[in-house]
Amino acid sequence: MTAVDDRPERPLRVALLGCGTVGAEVAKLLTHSADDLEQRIGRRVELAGIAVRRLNRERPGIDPALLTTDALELVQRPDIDLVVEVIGGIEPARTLILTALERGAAVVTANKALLAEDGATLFAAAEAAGTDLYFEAAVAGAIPIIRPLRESLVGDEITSVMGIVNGTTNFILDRMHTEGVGFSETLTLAQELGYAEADPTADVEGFDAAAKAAILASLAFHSRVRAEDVHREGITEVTRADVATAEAMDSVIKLLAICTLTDDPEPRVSIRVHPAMIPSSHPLASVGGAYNAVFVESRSAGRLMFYGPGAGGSPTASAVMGDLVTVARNRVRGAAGPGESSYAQRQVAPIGDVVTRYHVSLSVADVTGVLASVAHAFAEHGVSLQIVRQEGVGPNATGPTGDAGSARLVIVTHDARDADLSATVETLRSLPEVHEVISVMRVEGDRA
Ligand SMILES: NC(=O)c1ccc[n+]([C@@H]2O[C@H](COP(=O)([O-])OP(=O)(O)OC[C@H]3O[C@@H](n4cnc5c(N)ncnc54)[C@H](O)[C@@H]3O)[C@@H](O)[C@H]2O)c1
Ligand SMILES: N[C@@H](CCO)C(=O)O
Ligand code: NA
Repeated sequence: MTAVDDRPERPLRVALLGCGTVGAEVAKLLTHSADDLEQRIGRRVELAGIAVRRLNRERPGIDPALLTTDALELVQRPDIDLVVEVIGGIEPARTLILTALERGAAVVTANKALLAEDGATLFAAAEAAGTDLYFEAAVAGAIPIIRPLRESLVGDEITSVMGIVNGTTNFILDRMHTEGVGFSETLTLAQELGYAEADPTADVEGFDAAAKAAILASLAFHSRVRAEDVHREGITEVTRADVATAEAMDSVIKLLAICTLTDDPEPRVSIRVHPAMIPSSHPLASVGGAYNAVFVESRSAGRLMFYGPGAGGSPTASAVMGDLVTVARNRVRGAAGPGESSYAQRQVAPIGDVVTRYHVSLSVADVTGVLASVAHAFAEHGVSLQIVRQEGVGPNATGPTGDAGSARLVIVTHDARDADLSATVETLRSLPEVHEVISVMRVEGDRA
């Protein structure tokens, strides 16, 4: 065990857990910027150890003497003041962070999956030890969004937070629109560029965005929201045909995270992640590549927009370093930053209560009266129609029933409850004239 050096001016010692895409950048910045960091913090910060899974990997610019495969032993070292966790996942990250917090070290993490699953335990441990838990990198990469919600806007009343919070899926959808390329080759490229999670299912199935949405909603609404509270749909079922349909409507498809308060006397948190069509003229439509953008709406400030690189080693390391400097400054002053604020304890509303517009695309029999049957199905559930368009009558396109040519009907609804739209879709599926419900997609953003 290392002897404790408790001279008042000794450097603050940092343990880095994980040396992958983000960790390697953090190690580089800590080493290269040591002199500037010392000026900004008022104390030298020293990288004292790096926990890795394998010792024998090539790590240019990193002193091999710092490496260890025993992360637990590293966080237990009494000379470690600050811990940066960039391993990801639930375990061993949770145990390592808790161990560090319990012995009073400050922790900086980029781990949204863990925060959205068990943030309450981590915040309680930080609070009990009177130390810091910072996590700017966990949501929207380099974009400052945690600190604005946690500090700058904490005197205001936030009513909604919505935006693009996953770089990988935005990169994929953007390339599907602009270059017409397929899903899997673009995902491979996103992995090579360091945007994707270790298991990219987390990105493409919307788990990553759901975890971020839970963190944003918790901060915005002073309530404990977990990933499992988020209605989640990913982008794996978005097809080239959906992209083409969106373009025909002068729209694009984006994976959105939407956190709002309901209008009830006791407002509830409504929180969802799903692909949606938004008009090309909407500011979110021009968010390209792995960029993210988050809109925050609050009573006094009005509308704010946060935009920037949402993924990748270097941008994410920028957010980690910002937190590291902050917790180091706090430590020098003998202070700690804000903890969890969940006093409002708002309930989470079910997805069925969400009100928005829908784009529904159907393959129907090309026969007289089909339009009336379809319109009746919508009316029966109280869903009113804004646009109905018939596309591509195919005399040779025989539907699954085999008895008629198919036509494609494209419908856009007015505002409707999600539960009513789902019931409508069930009815549509049962109609003999409807060969197939090709796609159902929410339409967002035309009120921005
Ligand atoms: N890459 C990004 O763009 C990005 C952006 C924001 C947040 N994050 C988050 O940052 C964290 C790290 O992401 P990443 O992209 O650097 O992942 P990564 O897979 O590139 O790096 C993680 C590293 O941790 C190592 N590791 C795993 N288990 C370990 C253990 N027990 N002890 C020591 N090392 C261990 C792995 O070998 C790997 O090198 C994740 O929580 C991720 O969600 C990533
Ligand atoms: N995999 C994540 C990393 C940033 O959190 C993304 O693509 O947005
Ligand atoms: Na951020």
